[in-house]
Amino acid sequence: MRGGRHVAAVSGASFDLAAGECLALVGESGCGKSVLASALLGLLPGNAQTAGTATVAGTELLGADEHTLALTVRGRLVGLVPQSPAAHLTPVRTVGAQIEETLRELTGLSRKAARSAAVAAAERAAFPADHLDRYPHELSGGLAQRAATALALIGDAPLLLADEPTTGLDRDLVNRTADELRRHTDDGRALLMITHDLAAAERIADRVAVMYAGRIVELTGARGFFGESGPRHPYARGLLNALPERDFTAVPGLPPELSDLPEGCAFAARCDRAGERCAVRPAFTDGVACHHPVTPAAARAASTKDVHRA
Ligand SMILES: Nc1ncnc2c1ncn2[C@@H]1O[C@H](COP(=O)(O)OP(=O)(O)OP(=O)(O)O)[C@@H](O)[C@H]1O
Ligand code: NI
Repeated sequence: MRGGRHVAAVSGASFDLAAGECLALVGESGCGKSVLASALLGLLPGNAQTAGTATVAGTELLGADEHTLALTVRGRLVGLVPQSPAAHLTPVRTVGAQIEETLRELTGLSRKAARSAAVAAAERAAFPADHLDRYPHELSGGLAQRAATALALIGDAPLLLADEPTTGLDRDLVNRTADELRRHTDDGRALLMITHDLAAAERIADRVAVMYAGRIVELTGARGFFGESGPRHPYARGLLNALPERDFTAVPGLPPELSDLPEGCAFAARCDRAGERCAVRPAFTDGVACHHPVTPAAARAASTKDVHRA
């Protein structure tokens, strides 16, 4: 940034995704989820610096040249449902034309075959066939979302990144879209779903990664995360408790500035379990980055207490 300032948008993210698996990436606005997705597709701004490694099916993505990214990565190895679909669709071409072009490019269909295949491709994302001749600005937010999802599903990429794929959709469409994305993992493809919608994550995810201030602070099985014992990181527990159907109490305070991160645990200032040790940044071990994670037994006890209180 100007003045030599650095924004540590993503500073510690290590995970793997198995064939056929769905991982949900959750965390507060601004914690680095979309930057992580952009990094995997080589879509970061020119002044961004990346380090580390990220491979999909043997291809290194970080630092791959533009030629590789364009011809083998984007849409083919890694698909993307972008966070702001209206901004990613080409404004001067109809949705149908964009779907047909994508079909021709990624599946090699002829122009004529692509025309009829476009209806089926749209249908996969519940995009109405009679809207295919519309331009992006003629679509509602939810329709643009569905158009972007239809485009992202076409390549059947081994890894699909879906960045907030259910924003602006009503609950039944959320479920339908989430289920269609989940079907992408049939035949051994993987899905990384970035979402604020924990109900959608619970519906389709096998594992959940929780991000805070640019770091993954917990990575755990979805059943445990949403189940009786719940997550172990205090922030992850706070995220869940903020849900209306749970405590409906937000985590107090705000996340730190990513250009001015504290040396120790970035969550300490907001954490009711914080102590002296938290002045040192906790390493990510055993699925959690915290000096005093909630133990499963204590978590279960707390959850029965909550039931009694309710
Ligand atoms: N081009 C950029 N230049 C400077 N800072 C950026 C840039 N893009 C993102 N950031 C910063 O990186 C951080 C992470 O942004 P990111 O978009 O990944 O958040 P997010 O977790 O996806 O949030 P949301 O849930 O709101 O989409 C933010 O603090 C943001 O301000
Ligand atoms: Ni985002």
